[in-house]
Amino acid sequence: MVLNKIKINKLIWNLTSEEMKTKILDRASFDISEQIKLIEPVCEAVRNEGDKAIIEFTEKFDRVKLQKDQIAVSEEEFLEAKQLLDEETKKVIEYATHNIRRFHEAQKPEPMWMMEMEKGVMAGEKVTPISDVACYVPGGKGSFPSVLLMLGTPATVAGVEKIIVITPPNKEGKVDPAILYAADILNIHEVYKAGGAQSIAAVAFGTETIPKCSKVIGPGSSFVTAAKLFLREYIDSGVPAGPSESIILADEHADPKKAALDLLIEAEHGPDSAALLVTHCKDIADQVEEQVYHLIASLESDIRRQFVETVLTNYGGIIITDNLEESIRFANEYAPEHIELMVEKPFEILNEIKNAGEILLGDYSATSLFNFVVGPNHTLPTGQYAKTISAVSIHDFLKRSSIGYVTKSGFHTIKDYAAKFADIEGFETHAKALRERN
Ligand SMILES: NC(=O)c1ccc[n+]([C@@H]2O[C@H](COP(=O)([O-])OP(=O)(O)OC[C@H]3O[C@@H](n4cnc5c(N)ncnc54)[C@H](O)[C@@H]3O)[C@@H](O)[C@H]2O)c1
Ligand SMILES: N[C@H](CO)Cc1c[nH]c[nH+]1
Ligand SMILES: [Zn+2]
Repeated sequence: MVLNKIKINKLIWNLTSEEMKTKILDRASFDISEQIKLIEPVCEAVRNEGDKAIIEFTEKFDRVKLQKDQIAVSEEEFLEAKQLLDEETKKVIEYATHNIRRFHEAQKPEPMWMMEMEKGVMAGEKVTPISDVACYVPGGKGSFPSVLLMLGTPATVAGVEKIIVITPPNKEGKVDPAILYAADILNIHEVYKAGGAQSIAAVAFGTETIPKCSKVIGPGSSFVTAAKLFLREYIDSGVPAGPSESIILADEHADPKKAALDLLIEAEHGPDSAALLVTHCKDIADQVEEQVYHLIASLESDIRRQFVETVLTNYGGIIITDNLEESIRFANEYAPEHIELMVEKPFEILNEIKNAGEILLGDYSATSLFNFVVGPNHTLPTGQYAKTISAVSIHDFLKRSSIGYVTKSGFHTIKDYAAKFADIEGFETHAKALRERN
């Protein structure tokens, strides 16, 4: 085994320059104005030319020429996918779906509730699914059937009537059979071969083949993120889920090999990801660093090795703090997508972690388990959005309407309060509608 020549970032946080601190904290949530410039003409062309533009940009960016009647996945392609897939793959997809469904079913709210505010004055909420949603399944740097399970399952459990999938085709002009198998078991049969900005524009405006949708949800590259931002007036774009990122927060009890392994998980997604070991224990930092070099050298895939090396020398690496409290402060300021607590008593610090898409406790709760099969949703907010936004859930596919019912006697109990409020705000007719009603 030949050890690599790279030197991963290793920063004593209190001695780190402000410029470097900003780079680490901002990671790839950098200014995407360059990508906006690139995708603007793509979106405009899709708006004006529909399928013709989808075909043109799929050829340009995905290097495959589709005919118009190949944009939608056919029933034959679904059947072919089922035949191509081996039994073990099918079983794993089914196992994951089962757990993901159970988890999201547990999130189901009451369909309606009401309370009595005064005698004869009722107020409550009614929950209704969004009528139609497009799930974006990325496809540039890998295939993501798991993403479809994480989007399609909560959409199905929520009761969304029309669920479609958009995903870039592979070099053969096909959709990965595993994605089609996942779609099939979710009973989703509208899958379109379109990715990147062109697919977001397609569901924002509609084309001859791809239907216009009310919402698009799913993770993606900077082109996808830029298109969602650019088209925000036309389509709701859900949880901002960009390049994957994680923090492994360790104390002196962490196992360096496990910490190093888990540090590499999200680092292998792409060069714009971020993966950080955060520890106050210098000894652990040194041991994990050593392990990381060995693990990198042992990676079989050149492209994944390049991604990991780029990540750990760019937005990722090792952060050394003064103590556990500072590590926790750092994590909360960073607001990672995933955080693993590799400390002696993880449950004791759980409540101190305020900002994270997903919090995993102890040495065995590897992020990969939760990426695929445990049940919680892996499509999570990145780039500090975990400060205010949660993981994709069934709530992303539901909306609430307030409801109210007031009887005649209930009306007379509270009308004077409301009429006075209307006077305070100077709304004459608001007041009249109350005072002139008997
Ligand atoms: N946050 C999460 O929950 C989560 C989950 C899974 C994946 N991810 C992230 O999603 C991202 C997936 O990215 P990806 O690249 O694999 O797939 P992608 O499908 O998002 O992007 C690839 C598409 O971008 C378009 N494209 C490529 N080059 C282009 C160019 N020069 N100009 C315009 N468009 C271009 C192409 O159409 C291509 O199909 C990764 O960063 C991964 O880390 C995040
Ligand atoms: N790590 C991603 C979420 O951040 C999920 C994923 C899917 N496949 C591999 N990883
Ligand atoms: Zn992952």
